[in-house]
Amino acid sequence: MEKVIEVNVQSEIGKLNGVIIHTPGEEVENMTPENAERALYSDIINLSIAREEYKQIKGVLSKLTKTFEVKDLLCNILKDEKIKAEVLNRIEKIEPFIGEEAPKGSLKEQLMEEDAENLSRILIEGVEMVKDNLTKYLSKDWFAMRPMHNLLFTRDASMSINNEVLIGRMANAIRDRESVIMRSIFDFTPEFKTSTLSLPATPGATSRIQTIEGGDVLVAREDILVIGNGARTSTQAIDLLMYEFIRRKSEKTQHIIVQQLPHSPESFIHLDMVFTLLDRDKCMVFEPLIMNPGSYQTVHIKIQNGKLLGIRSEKNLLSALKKLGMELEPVLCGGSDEWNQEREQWHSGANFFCVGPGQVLGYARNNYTMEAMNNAGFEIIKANDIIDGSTDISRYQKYVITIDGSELPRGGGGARCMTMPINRTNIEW
Ligand SMILES: NC(=O)NCCC[C@H](N)C(=O)O
Repeated sequence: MEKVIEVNVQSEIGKLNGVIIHTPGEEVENMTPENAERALYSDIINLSIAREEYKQIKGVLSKLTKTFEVKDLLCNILKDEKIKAEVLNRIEKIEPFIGEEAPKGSLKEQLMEEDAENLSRILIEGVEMVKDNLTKYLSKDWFAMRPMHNLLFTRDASMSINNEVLIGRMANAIRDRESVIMRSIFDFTPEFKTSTLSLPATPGATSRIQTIEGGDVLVAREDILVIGNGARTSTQAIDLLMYEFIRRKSEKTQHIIVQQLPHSPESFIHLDMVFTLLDRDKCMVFEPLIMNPGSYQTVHIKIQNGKLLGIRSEKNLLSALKKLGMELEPVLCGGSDEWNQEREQWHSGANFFCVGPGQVLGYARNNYTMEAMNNAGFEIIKANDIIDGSTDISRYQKYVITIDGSELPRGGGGARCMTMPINRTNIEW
């Protein structure tokens, strides 16, 4: 990397100037039917097909913006021996077993011997268990260090909010190493100008109470965060963020709009599975929940000058945003038929990622959603047509670039989940 890039994300829709991605590797196949659920996958996926599909995402993003692969970023920082030791110390805090005694030295000592290239691969793909003591011999586990099966969903373990990076506190231990690695990348990559923010852990609180993941955090505007509260992000973590804003005593008002989410089925894990922003005046919604939240509340929290100015319930997410001057026309995931809405939401139909205002990426398979997008004025363009040059994307203003998604959605996410933007041009509202 040559040029310094400043983390700056003040919206979900500003022109994208830099994004962190991860091309799926062996780690997505390193699972058995028995542990696929523990890996947070709804099925074992076929890597060679997933890779072909992912090529479309990477191919398109590489044409439109600067892309950074987690593995390269990690390898870069691990070249420094002191940083390597610090990263392994951080990992040991969450995976203490790497420091345990073993006949050929602890796993941590062995990892320390690896060069940066190998170590970055190993940390991602996992380390097979050597059966060198009785406990391991009798253990049913294949891996001493579990693979990071979900690393391709770079959205969740860290999140750019204005000029900072909030580090995810994951709801499932299987994803903890991802946040340690993302924090280390942002702390130690000299070319990334930012600071990382980790929510303070309340003494005595069990670690899985105060959790927050990037799929639940949307930067709607510089002063508005929209946060999902459900299976992955808890009210307690949102409170910690609120206290952080209070402590800062900023004169600028900070709004947090919280949308409660159902805890099941698993396709509702994050807010971005039911609500994403598409343009200055358009958003994608899973209608049954976003328009008619019923018992799932929408709550507006307002902070200014170090004070909580208000905390109150709103009719729904769109009316809360409208009151703050963001009037959004909803485009319906799955169209207007309830059956199609459910089917397409399940396959990440609402999960769009903006490369610019009115310019988004999403899965091709969700036909009714695509029809609704087209009716809302978005041109539907195949990723491969952009990659092979047969379509010149600069001729279009408003579009959806469609990615083939037969295997990738089985990992549990879509285009927004697989992208972690670090710089967007600010929007003139
Ligand atoms: N932002 C997202 O919705 N991310 C999808 C994460 C899927 C992953 N298998 C998980 O369950 O954490």
